[in-house]
Amino acid sequence: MDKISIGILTSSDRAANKVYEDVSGKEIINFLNEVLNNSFEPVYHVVPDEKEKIVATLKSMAEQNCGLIVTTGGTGPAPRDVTPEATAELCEKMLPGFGELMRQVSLQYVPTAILSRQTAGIYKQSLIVNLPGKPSAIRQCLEAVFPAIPYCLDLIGGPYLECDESKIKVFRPKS
Ligand SMILES: Nc1ncnc2c1ncn2[C@@H]1O[C@H](COP(=O)(O)OP(=O)(O)OP(=O)(O)O)[C@@H](O)[C@H]1O
Ligand SMILES: Nc1nc2c(c(=O)[nH]1)N[C@H]1C(S)=C(S)[C@@H](COP(=O)(O)O)O[C@H]1N2
Repeated sequence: MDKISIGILTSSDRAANKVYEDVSGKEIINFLNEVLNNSFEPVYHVVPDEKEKIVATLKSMAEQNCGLIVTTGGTGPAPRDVTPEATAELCEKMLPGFGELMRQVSLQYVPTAILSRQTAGIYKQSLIVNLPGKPSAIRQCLEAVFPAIPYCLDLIGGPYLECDESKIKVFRPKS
């Protein structure tokens, strides 16, 4: 199986300024390592909460053939939270179902889940999925939406993802 590239983008002023270590971005990589059967190359960046920087980094990840790009942080209501805006600015199509499901699942853990404006969208042949910044949110959100991600990538001409069946039950309606 060919090695694929996956983008991991942390949008956080404090992680970018090294006020704290970026645990959430690393947690995304750990999750992907656990569930994917494909071997993959993480294209990993930490940027401050600035829309232009986020858009430019997402675009560059897509140009490096990252069929899947997962972001963390900057989805809330605070003035500098702009990751969903950056995602929407770049994407040609939005997939609001991702945000709807992740918020629904997250509500089982925290009532403040409704404060996240996390979404997902398609830019060329890349699927971009936003997660909240909290390290504990990463697994909770990715476990919920991951079963639908491989088929989404099939539909946009992205890489063929295969998962460890004991961890993620991938659903491909046409197979
Ligand atoms: N990338 C991260 N790595 C580790 N901890 C994080 C990260 N992002 C958020 N956190 C934790 O979650 C808490 C809430 O995150 P908050 O919503 O304030 O972050 P943010 O808006 O995504 O990032 P920032 O405020 O630094 O720009 C933080 O106080 C921190 O403890
Ligand atoms: N699963 C999960 N979702 C969550 C949270 C969480 O702790 N776990 N935190 C919420 C809170 S408190 C906020 S403010 C929003 C936005 O977080 P962000 O700005 O770090 O992306 O995500 C929400 N969604």
